[in-house]
Amino acid sequence: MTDRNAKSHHPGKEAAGRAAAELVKDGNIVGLGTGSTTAYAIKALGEKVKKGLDIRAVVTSYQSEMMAIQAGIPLTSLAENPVLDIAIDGADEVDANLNVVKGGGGAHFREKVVSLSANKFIVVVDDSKISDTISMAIPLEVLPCARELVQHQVAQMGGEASIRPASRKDGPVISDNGNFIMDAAFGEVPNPQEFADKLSNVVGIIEHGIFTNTDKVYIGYKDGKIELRE
Ligand SMILES: O=C(CO)[C@H](O)[C@H](O)COP(=O)(O)O
Repeated sequence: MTDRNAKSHHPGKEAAGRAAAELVKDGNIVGLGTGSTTAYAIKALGEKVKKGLDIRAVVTSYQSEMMAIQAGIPLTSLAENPVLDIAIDGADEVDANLNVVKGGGGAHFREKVVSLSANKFIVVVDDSKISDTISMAIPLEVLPCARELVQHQVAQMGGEASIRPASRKDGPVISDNGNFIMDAAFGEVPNPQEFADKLSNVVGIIEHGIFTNTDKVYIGYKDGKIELRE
């Protein structure tokens, strides 16, 4: 898992974020994901808006809302614009078939809503996120009163779900939607689509972090080079 408090400049993340921003065209409605890599895309889009690019954005979290406002990107909502031209977002793990795991920042519920509302879903990562097979613990947004039931059902699936502890407060991480974030360790997940369907059937999970709808992935390397997978 990334050090989410790291503030230092990351050339790979910047290269990936900026490459994705280049895909955005005049007039587009854009979904803005959450996290440190997407932040570079938001910054790049803000620079383009200042030079005359006409876009509006739908955010996925308080973090991306604050960043978009600071960058001068006009905001809209899915209520006003239910179909987005493009969504750009980071990820915590990317497998060989472009299935991704998201939710390291606990924003995967709204991120999934936004990505599925977009005609194109573009993922931006640095090379540390690449693996052959998904194996990290899967982030879950869970209704607080269902936490024990979710733990029980995850155990029946062969996994172990734990409440994500907050780092600067006592108790659990609470999502922007007021729910608990849990992480469920299952080991390797060789068939992400099948597994995603099973997790969607667990009562009490509002949304899990497996995304199987990625169109392109920009991978940024420390030397600033990028690789495109699609
Ligand atoms: O899914 C996410 C938030 O819920 C993030 O996009 C993911 O955690 C990647 O973050 P970063 O770009 O900071 O590594």
